[in-house]
Amino acid sequence: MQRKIGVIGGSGVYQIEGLQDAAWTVVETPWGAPSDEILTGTLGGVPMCFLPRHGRGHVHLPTEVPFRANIDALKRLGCTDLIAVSAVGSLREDFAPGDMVVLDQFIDRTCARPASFFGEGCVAHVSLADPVCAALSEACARALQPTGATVHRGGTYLAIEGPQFSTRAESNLYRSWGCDVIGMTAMPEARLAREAELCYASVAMVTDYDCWHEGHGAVDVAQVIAVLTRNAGTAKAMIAGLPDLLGATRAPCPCGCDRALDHAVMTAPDRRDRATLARLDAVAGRVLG
Ligand SMILES: CSC[C@H]1O[C@H](OP(=O)(O)O)[C@H](O)[C@@H]1O
Ligand SMILES: Nc1ncnc2[nH]cnc12
Repeated sequence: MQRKIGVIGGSGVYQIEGLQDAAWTVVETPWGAPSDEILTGTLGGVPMCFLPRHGRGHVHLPTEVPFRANIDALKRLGCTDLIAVSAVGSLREDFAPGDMVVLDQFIDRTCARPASFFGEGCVAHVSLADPVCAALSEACARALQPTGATVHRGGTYLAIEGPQFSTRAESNLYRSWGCDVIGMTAMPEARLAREAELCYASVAMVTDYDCWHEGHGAVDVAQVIAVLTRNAGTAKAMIAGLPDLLGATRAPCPCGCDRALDHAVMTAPDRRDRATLARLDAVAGRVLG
């Protein structure tokens, strides 16, 4: 099967360079417009799509990011693998600003975002026990090696609604839960990627120590931007390394990401809502027909 890599850029990552035949493309979805046009092209012989999560110029709050439209649009364009890049605060001493974390777990404290493609006459329950694709995450970790950044393989991301940063009491609470980093966007993105049967990896750059660390001031945007600017090349170098590591074709996902809906749909075929089925054409057409 042909591979197409989708990249979702986070804070500080609003475009990628080096795509052949690059073109910003408007994509419509049943869930509305994605965060922005999508940059399509080819990198190292592999088709690639890039979408800036907050839009070019950073115009969407985390709460306002149209997560369903973003995932639908990337799937609709034929993406098979999604790499999401994010800026995060560190909740532990040994994850320092500039470090990269290849995430493997999430705790979701968001509360104001549609978190599923399903509902309204078509019920499905996918597994999120292992919310990222282990094979794609491994490729990201390997693609980061030549950058020289410190790379942590595995980490738990606490997703807050924002847009305000956390209180000190919250920050300490999340530390006591064993969370490693904090951000505002990995959820419901990871949930929706799983429902759409996409391999999803989430790579975070540590930009600050949130507000728990006595030796560091409370996080502010200036601090986040300064770290992102200093390390702007790291995420871009990782993306540039992925085509060689992944290749232009792919076999069925060893983790089963591409078959996540095989046993997930509960609603009897004759009870499924037609309009809902039409909306689900791109993300779940494989199982809904
Ligand atoms: C600019 S600091 C807060 C902002 O940065 C992170 O964005 P992203 O995850 O898209 O890189 C965080 O989640 C907030 O949206
Ligand atoms: N400390 C923090 N909290 C939430 N989101 C962030 N993004 C970057 N740093 C963050």
